[in-house]
Amino acid sequence: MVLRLDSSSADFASAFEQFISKDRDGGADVSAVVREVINKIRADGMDALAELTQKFDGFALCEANLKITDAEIEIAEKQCRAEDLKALDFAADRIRSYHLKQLPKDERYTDDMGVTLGWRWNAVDAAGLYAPGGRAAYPSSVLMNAIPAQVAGVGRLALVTPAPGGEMNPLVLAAAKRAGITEIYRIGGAQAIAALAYGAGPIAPVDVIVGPGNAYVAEAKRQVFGKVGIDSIAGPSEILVVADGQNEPAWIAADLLSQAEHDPSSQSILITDDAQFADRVSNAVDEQIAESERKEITAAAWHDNSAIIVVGTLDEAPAIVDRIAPEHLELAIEAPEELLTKIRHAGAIFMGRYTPEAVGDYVAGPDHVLPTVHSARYASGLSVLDFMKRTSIIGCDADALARIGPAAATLADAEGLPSHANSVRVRLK
Ligand SMILES: NC(=O)c1ccc[n+]([C@@H]2O[C@H](COP(=O)([O-])OP(=O)(O)OC[C@H]3O[C@@H](n4cnc5c(N)ncnc54)[C@H](O)[C@@H]3O)[C@@H](O)[C@H]2O)c1
Ligand SMILES: N[C@H](CO)Cc1c[nH]c[nH+]1
Ligand SMILES: [Zn+2]
Repeated sequence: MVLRLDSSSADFASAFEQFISKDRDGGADVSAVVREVINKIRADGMDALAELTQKFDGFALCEANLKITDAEIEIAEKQCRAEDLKALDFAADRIRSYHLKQLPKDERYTDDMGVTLGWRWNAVDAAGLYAPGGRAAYPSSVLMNAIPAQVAGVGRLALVTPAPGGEMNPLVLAAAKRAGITEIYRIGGAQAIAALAYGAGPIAPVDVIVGPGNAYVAEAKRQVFGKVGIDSIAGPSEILVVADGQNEPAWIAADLLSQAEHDPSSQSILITDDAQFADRVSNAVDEQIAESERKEITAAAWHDNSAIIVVGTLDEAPAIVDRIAPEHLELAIEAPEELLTKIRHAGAIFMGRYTPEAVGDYVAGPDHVLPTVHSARYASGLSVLDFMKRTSIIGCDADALARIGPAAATLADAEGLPSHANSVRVRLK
């Protein structure tokens, strides 16, 4: 049975808080496991990478097979179906067009004191890209990671993706080739994140690490932050669907399961104002789980981490949505624009009955690497800006310094920092 909450019940507020603050990792001490993995990589580099890859991905890794060769990429591309490659190209074009619009502009102006001011945007030198590969392979995530990096102008792109049993998914390699990535390593999990952050064997450290992954990958990014930049905590997938009773229950059930099927730690939530519709969706979900090829994963995510919330009217939805700040939000209602204006926190919002979240995963254009576990309250989806940083530019001539310098010297005196004051005053006439 999935958890059912009714906003009219007396204990709704506490039951809701308990639900949203529940740990979705099934009791595993993810943080401690990840800390140990990172320490191992820092201490033993390539040897630790080989040991952990044997343990978690089940094959013998060594320096000779760590990096994918050009020949492997050529062979992989030939193994892909033509229709898959065509869909990949279609997706890549749309993702590129969208991200090109995000490129920021430099600024330079002279203010009324004669000081030249502005800023300049630069790409980072090297980015590490994580494409998940444990329970499924994600060619789409290769595109979603690499295209904004390319648009930003990053010089070096290093892709890591796990290869269970040593086998690389051919479409992942085809996607990497299309995205212009030449450095690809068959490693995954926290050990891959640590190798990108600190270096290991032939892998040189990068400046930023981006990309989605399971709880171990997300926690590893959190722990290496500071040594490198990261995009956001993009962990196990989530969906929240706000739906009225006019929807087809089987459609909404499929939407809920589209994210549940990623990971047992995934989360799907339905908010509806129609209790009978909630029953119909619940039954449809059970039927679809029974037929799913990923039954174990979807059943665990649905029964352990998900919920149906029945509200009196959909006017109650925005406050609930904002508290959850879901990775994905579907507004499956007749007039979604109106509800949209009342909602502030979500990674991506899908408007109306004909915009299933899955189009955003592949071909809509916006990035599918999105913040999870309430972090959409302060973070955004991956964008070109995650690969760039802004440098301020300040220029004075003698006259401009004469106008703004005295106040700087005064403040330096007030802070008890005489060399600061002196470096200004020696230049004043
Ligand atoms: N938020 C987003 O933007 C977004 C986008 C796409 C995918 N995802 C998520 O990415 C994830 C993909 O997960 P996945 O597992 O298929 O692949 P993954 O590549 O994220 O994780 C596989 C790796 O996890 C490590 N691992 C597994 N069990 C472990 C354990 N007990 N201890 C230590 N390490 C362990 C292993 O090193 C393995 O290589 C899903 O949770 C999916 O929902 C999120
Ligand atoms: N829904 C995932 C983000 O949470 C992205 C994805 C890739 N492939 C399928 N789905
Ligand atoms: Zn998905």
